This record gives sequence, C-alpha cells and structure tokens, in this order.
Amino acid sequence: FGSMQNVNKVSDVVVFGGTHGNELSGICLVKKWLSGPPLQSATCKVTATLCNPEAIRLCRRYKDCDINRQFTRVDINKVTNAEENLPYEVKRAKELFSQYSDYSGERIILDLHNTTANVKLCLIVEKPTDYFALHMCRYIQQHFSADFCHILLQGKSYGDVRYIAKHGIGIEVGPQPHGVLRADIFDLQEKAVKLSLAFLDKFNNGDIFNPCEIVTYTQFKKVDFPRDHEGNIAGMIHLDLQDRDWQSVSGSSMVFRTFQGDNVTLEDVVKIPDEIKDLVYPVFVNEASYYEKDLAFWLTKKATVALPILKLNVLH
Ligand SMILES: CC(=O)N[C@@H](CC(=O)O)C(=O)O
Ligand SMILES: [Zn+2]
Repeated sequence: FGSMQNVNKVSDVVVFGGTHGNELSGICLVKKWLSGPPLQSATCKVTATLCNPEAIRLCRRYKDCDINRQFTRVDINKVTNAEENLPYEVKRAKELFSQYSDYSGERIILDLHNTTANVKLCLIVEKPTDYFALHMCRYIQQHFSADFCHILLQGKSYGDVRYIAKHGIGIEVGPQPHGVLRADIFDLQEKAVKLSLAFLDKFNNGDIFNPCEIVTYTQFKKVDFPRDHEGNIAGMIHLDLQDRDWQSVSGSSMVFRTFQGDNVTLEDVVKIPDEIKDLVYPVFVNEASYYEKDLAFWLTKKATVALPILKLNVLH
C-alpha cells in the first residue's frame, strides 16, 4: 500500500498455532477454537489452524527442520516436487504457501509462539514500514501496563510463516517451558489474539488510527554462548541477565558465567558501536530452542518509529 497508508477492508485472518510443535499455548488455543465455539470477528472471516501437525504430534519444535525458517516468498515455490526426499517441514510450508498465499483481498496472519525467555508479550513484525501491523501492535500494547508488551522488529527476513500474507504479526508469549502449558500464558495469548481481532473490526468499521510514535526494538546481533575448543558450551547466562529481557545492557554488563565461575561481560563477546551504546536491549535470553542455533540471546536496538495515519480505503 502507498504512502497514505490506506488499506482495503481486511476480509480474512489466519491464526496459526503450533508453528513449533512444543509451544503449547498457541496449540491449545487453536484446538479450543476448532472444537468449541470458533474464534470469530464481526467483520472478517477467521480461520484458526495448526501449522505443523507432525511436530505437534511429536511435541517437538519440528520433525525435520524449523518450519519458521522455510518461507521466503521467492524460494518456496521454486522447491521442486522431487517430493520423496523433501524434509517434512518444507513440504508443509509449500502446502501452506499454496493454500494461503494466493488471495486477492487483504489477509492478516497471526502466528502464535511461546518462549522460555521472560519476554512477557512480544509482538513481532518484519518491517518498520509495515505501518498496518505496527498500528495493530500499538492498539494491543495500549491494553497492557507499561513495559509489559514490546514490539520487536526482525532486522532481517528469516522465512517465518507470516511471509505468506502481506501483513502479519508473531504473538510471542513467555516464559513458558516448551511442552508445558501455563494458565497465565494461555490467557495472555488469548487476550492478544482477541485484541488483534478487535483492532481489525475497528479498522474495518472505519475507525481512524491517528499518527503516533511507537517504541520498537530491532534485532541486530546474535550472541552465542562461550564455548571450549571442541565447540561445547562452556558457560551459562549470567544471573544478572537471566529473566532480564528488555532491560538495557552496556559493555560492562555481565552476560555469561563460565563453568569455572568467571564472569563474562558483553564487551568481552561483542563490539557495540559507540553511537548505539545506550540503545542496546537483550531479548530471547536463554530461549531453549535457540541452543541448537548457537544463540544465547539476541541484542536489539531501541528506536522510535513514527506511524502515519491509518484508515480504511473507502474507495475499494
Ligand atoms: C522461540 C521462537 O520460536 N521464536 C520465534 C520467533 C518468530 O516467530 O519470529 C522463532 O524463532 O521462529
Ligand atoms: Zn516458536
């Protein structure tokens, strides 16, 4: 959509639970909506669906590979159908892509995740220019107390399921161990989904969302654990950092403690450019599924983003 930020009426919402098969709150919410009264909106069609059924059956993040790294708009359809040897998640990604990408109206994807990190409610948007998604995030954020809900921008595309549609947000809620369901986390995620639909109804009914400024955190650097010469982990998240997602860090912050008991500071492991040194915030601290990605936590850069007015394009 153009610089006026006029978007057509949103006619379709797809809510994915179980993109990762051991993140139980999204899975159980979708199962609840599939078996009980369905999730509904007054103004658009809502489909709740399980993204990775085989991983859900196994209660693992994935069967063969992480499905949330397989969707890139250009590549997914190039994968040829030498079907036999394709990893399960690549096949499933192709299937979801062909099922949901070809849509003439405005479609929104909500992608439900859990993390073992203490992020509370984290809304993930790909681009700082997706003003529609960011207005939706701001609407959701305003229904929580200050500092409870943060907006995370993906510095780089990584092929998550939200790429199927023009607009999407990841609704990441934690802390919750993988394979475990907590009532507080379940309720929080449900509230965020309901608020997303409430926003879409307001938008579809012609409400105007005024220009405003929002605070965002953009992922810019992955930090790995300390390792020995064989590549094995040789330290753990420092207690000063554990559970402190969204709390600013500086070069002298302790981030790891080696098994020998030595403290490791942020500047021991990363060079932070001077011009952003007061803007650095960690997130996904000690996320269990990121150990295999050599990732102990993400560093993000805090920034204010100005959102232009958002209103329904009544001409369409
Ligand atoms: C803990 C976890 O799975 N986080 C998600 C974040 C996202 O959806 O962008 C992922 O790595 O795919
Ligand atoms: Zn996930």
